[in-house]
Amino acid sequence: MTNLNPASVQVRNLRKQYAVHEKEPGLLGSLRSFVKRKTHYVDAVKGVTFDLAPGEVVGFLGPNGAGKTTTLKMLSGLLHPSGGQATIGGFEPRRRETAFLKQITLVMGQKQQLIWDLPALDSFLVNQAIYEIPDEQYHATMREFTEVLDLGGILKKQVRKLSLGERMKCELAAALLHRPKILFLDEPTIGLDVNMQEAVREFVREYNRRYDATVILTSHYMADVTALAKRILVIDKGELVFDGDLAHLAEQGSGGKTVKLQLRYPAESTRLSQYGQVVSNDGLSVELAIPRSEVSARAARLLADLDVADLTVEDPPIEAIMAELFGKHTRREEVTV
Ligand SMILES: Nc1ncnc2c1ncn2[C@@H]1O[C@H](COP(=O)(O)OP(=O)(O)OP(=O)(O)O)[C@@H](O)[C@H]1O
Repeated sequence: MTNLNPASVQVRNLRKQYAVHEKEPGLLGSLRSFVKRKTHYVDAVKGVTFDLAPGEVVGFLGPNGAGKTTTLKMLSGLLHPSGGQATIGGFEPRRRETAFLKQITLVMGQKQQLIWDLPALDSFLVNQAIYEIPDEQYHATMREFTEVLDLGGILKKQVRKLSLGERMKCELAAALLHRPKILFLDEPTIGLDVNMQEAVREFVREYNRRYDATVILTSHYMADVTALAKRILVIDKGELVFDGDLAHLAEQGSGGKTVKLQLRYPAESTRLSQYGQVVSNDGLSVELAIPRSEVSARAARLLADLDVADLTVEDPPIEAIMAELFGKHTRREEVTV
């Protein structure tokens, strides 16, 4: 069934296979490839299915080459799927209809859309014309973005003279000027310093809140994901291997929990090892890895046996859980013909 809510996303068994033409290096290699062309196929996305509700913010995670960018390009209509279907607010992305383009945006941290030799303001005006944004809405949105992103001093500077962080803020403003209802954000904070990453996160959070926009975010910075998304999709070798709450993702790891102790008196690691695997012991600060099912019993023993000033129980870092999750799956299939 087609969902006509402009911010809804339905993805059914979406697939993408790339054909890669091989060429030996050098002139001889080029000549050979004219006579006998070797092609192999890469199954980049192998049947991905999910639904997003309007206003949902989802972290789309996976290791390098997992198929994240390919999926986002198919959802925004830049790539035609090899199979399956995506429906975005009732539209089929591959048709790239104007009404569809007006309700989505794709931001790629590695690519730029601003005109390099002109001030960002000029690119904004170009976008105003392309997206047919009424003057009143344009000025209201510009006022809002200038304030939230602190663009005041940089809008009239040539883009080539902006810092990476300043440019990224302008990229985001340009990409959202038409107030899209669905945001595909591919590594929007890549290469930015910690303060700038936080500024981008805050902007996305505020935009989502204000316009009830649906957001799919890929990032190698887990802080982006944990700050913005409650729900996580994990893709590995083209397949969706997890779809659920961030909290449940933590339970996927078999490694258990991290127990952090603040002791009043130092304890030897050999003594501490009876309670769990000693991850670190800097004298008074200790970190232990304890199997999930044993945590309460061992924490009680630790409190009874040692002079503990503070004890906290945490899930292991999300990076560790993902590394474990990715290790479980087989390698990408490549077919050579
Ligand atoms: N144009 C292309 N032609 C052939 N193969 C491609 C093409 N684009 C991507 N691939 C391959 O498809 C697979 C998925 O790539 P994709 O860029 O979607 O992954 P990703 O999850 O976004 O990775 P990363 O985190 O490194 O950006 C990879 O094996 C990649 O080498």
